[in-house]
Amino acid sequence: MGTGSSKNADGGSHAGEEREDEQLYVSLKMEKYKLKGELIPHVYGSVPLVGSWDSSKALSMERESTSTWELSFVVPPNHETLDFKFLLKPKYSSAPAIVEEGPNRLLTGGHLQGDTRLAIFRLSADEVLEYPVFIKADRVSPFDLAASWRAYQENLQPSTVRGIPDVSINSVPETDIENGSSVCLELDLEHYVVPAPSTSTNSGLVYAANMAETPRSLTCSGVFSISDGSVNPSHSLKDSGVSVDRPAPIKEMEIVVPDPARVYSGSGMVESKSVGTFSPLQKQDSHRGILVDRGVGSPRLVKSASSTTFSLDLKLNTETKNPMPAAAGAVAAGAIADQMLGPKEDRHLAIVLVGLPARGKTFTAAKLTRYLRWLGHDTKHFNVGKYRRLKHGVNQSADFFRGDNEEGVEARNEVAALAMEDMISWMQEGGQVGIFDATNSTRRRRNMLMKMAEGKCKIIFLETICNDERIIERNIRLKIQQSPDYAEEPDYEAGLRDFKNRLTNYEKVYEPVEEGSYIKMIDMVSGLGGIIQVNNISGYLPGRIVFFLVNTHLTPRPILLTRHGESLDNVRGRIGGDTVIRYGQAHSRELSRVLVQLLGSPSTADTVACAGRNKCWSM
Ligand SMILES: Nc1ncnc2c1ncn2[C@@H]1O[C@H](COP(=O)(O)OP(=O)(O)O)[C@@H](O)[C@H]1O
Ligand SMILES: O=P(O)(O)OC[C@H]1O[C@@](CO)(OP(=O)(O)O)[C@@H](O)[C@@H]1O
Repeated sequence: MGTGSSKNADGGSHAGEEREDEQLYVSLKMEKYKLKGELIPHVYGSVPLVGSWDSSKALSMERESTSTWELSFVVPPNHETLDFKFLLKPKYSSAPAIVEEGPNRLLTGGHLQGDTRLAIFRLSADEVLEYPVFIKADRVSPFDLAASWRAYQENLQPSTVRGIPDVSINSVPETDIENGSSVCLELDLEHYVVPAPSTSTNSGLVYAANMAETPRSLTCSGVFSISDGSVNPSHSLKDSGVSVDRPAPIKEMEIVVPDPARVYSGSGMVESKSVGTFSPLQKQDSHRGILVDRGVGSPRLVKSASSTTFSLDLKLNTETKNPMPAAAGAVAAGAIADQMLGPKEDRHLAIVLVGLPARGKTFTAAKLTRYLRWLGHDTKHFNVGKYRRLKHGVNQSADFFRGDNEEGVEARNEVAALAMEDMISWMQEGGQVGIFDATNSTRRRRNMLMKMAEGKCKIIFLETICNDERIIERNIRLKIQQSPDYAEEPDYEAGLRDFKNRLTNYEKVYEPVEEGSYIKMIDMVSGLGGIIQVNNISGYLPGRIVFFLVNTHLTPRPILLTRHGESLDNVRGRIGGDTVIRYGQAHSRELSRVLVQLLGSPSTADTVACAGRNKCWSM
């Protein structure tokens, strides 16, 4: 070990480039020094920083390990000359210091002159002490210096970085940390532009119905005979007009998705205590509370202690201790559904959509199909519109959909029966969940489907209801753009008129679902709440489907991912690790504030800021 200087200090910095803002970081070490009485190694020298050759102002070295002492300081790289020497100085007494033998050590413009690797101290005529010394000089940026300064602060150790008043630039003052404001963060974030969401989750080009099953039975449509405005497929649906109500519902529960602005903390509510696990309350028969956490901002489901009403609390839980990612949340939801809704059923399941046109049926069907497939269930989406288009062409006018147009009704029932037939055949070949996508807007149609399903699969009706005129208008316009029904209509306004007439025709005969097992999604699309009603639903898969629908987002919205606030490891220039994020608290609060400012409301974006062992949920 001896005197040396780093490559950078030798002028080789950054391939010869010298940046004006760089500083020279000088690090001095003395090795093998065991305390000699009260003598402590010091350094003094020619510039005020190191005492201007006044030994009383010499800088003390710090003990780095048992026998290694260390001192570092910063000088401008173009500093003309820095002469310095090591000295041993009594800690308490005013006894004279012992200065090292030999010429001054010289640092000129960042270059170390000479090659003296030993510091020699003559205590008396016959007592001489020799210690290896190591001298290193590096060019560093102000940023690195600031980081180094903070690292020392975080370690709660006295700083050995001397004479660099500017290193505290960028550091967050204590008071700011506590108050949760950070100037630097604010500057960074407030220039961030949130990408505008596309107007459609279907992205405008791909119409989800086109991705539905390709009709396989259209070639054998002759097996169907149509009479009396009802359909008599080969299964003979003589009673298709007769109500085939299932046994009286076992119980009815309502899942209310409130406006997040409204906080549900009313009396009688039983809140689950843990996240992603069963609440202790679930063990009590009459007080089963459930809670699913899919990550930041996920709804919490709580059950009233006294009634059969489930309330979905969309308020954000910032005190979440064990947040769970979405996939884990889905699995937990399934497990919860298992517990809540009984044993797994080994049955084929038909989810039959119900709703007026432009209510999000196809959208929901496609989304649910994807979800169930992702869970590993063999699922297919059957869109009756696709069958109708194949059999009767794409140019059917609104008249075709009139409730008093017998031919039209028959034709529509026929293709609906074809699709149902295909779905059942597929189930008999092993398919698990069929999603049957049509308006199915009359009780008579639904009876026909229930008859066809008897003994073959269980039917759950999934009705989408929307009362928001603005959303309906937006959906209608999307339909005109996306549906193949209007692809050949050059006049957009004419298409719009026709679709509105079609809608009116459906409205005249529409009968909301009141029979069988059903799930109703009411006004779920606005992103500001809504209601889910669930009737006579039991079993593993239906439970999962309910949870999916409760948690699903129907409106386009940005998802912003952010890195965590500054951790101690970050300050040291390390990636990874699991250190505290002292500045992360301020970061998360500031992030939350700025995002609310940028996005308008916390409900329009979920933000996760997490770091190491301290997780910060920002919104
Ligand atoms: N629950 C819902 N209520 C209202 N609109 C919805 C819902 N879910 C999705 N939407 C929106 O409705 C638009 C049209 O949906 P689509 O599925 O084609 O309607 P439908 O099949 O009922 O005719 C979709 O692009 C979607 O943005
Ligand atoms: O036979 P119904 O139940 O009316 O449902 C199918 C019909 O619904 C419509 C209503 O417009 O659905 P889609 O929007 O999926 O195309 C028609 O295309 C389709 O023929």
